[in-house]
Amino acid sequence: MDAVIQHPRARVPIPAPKTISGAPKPTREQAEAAVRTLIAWAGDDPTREGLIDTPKRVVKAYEELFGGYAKDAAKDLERVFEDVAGYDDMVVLRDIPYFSHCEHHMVPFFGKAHVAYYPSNGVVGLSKVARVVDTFSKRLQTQEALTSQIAEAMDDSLKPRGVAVMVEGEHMCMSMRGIQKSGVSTVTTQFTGVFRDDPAEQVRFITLVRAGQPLR
Ligand SMILES: Nc1nc2c(ncn2[C@@H]2O[C@H](COP(=O)(O)OP(=O)(O)OP(=O)(O)O)[C@@H](O)[C@H]2O)c(=O)[nH]1
Ligand SMILES: [Zn+2]
Repeated sequence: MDAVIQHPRARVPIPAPKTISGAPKPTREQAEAAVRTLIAWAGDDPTREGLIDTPKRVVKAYEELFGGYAKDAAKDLERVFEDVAGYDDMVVLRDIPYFSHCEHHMVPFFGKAHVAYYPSNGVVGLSKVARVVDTFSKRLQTQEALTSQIAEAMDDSLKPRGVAVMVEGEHMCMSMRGIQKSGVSTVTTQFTGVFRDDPAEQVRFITLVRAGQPLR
């Protein structure tokens, strides 16, 4: 039987939080203890004054940085505006900033996402596309998975004629450590529908994404 937390004012028991695998989520105290262990592993003293509140802060920061696990992209895309005066051409949101963490080293990678779709049953609120980018980027990720998850969520919810996603990112695991090459930009793309079928649509998308930007 699943563990439940009975909030004193709740009418129904609140199910205990779970991780993505279905395993029980560690308690806040366990998470803070893990941070103390990592501080000691780094070589410092987790009991010294400057670090005493750090585990609390880190755990709180994790709630924000990894807030995407508590979100559902399908919910972000639920509301569709059908009355768009016959608009059926490409909608492009370019330069959506994102911050994510690589699943290999748990250090940041960040950059811009560009998302386009061809509406078929109406359009979605523009901010919702940026919310979808946030939902998936605030998880442990690879840039490839981030790119395809954004495309899949748009495709599943909106059933558009096609989706194009381009993600550009710099990975701190390559800049700060390891190979130590900073300024490397990784570009990933995922196309569905008309974008996948017609290379001219891919060119149009890339042209619109690059419009107004200096050639590099
Ligand atoms: N494909 C892909 N690779 C990534 C991403 N983020 C980090 N990596 C890479 O994941 C790889 C992990 O390689 P490993 O050999 O297992 O780990 P490592 O010894 O820390 O590797 P180095 O970074 O080369 O020191 C590295 O090459 C990283 O550059 C990503 O989003 N996509
Ligand atoms: Zn990494």
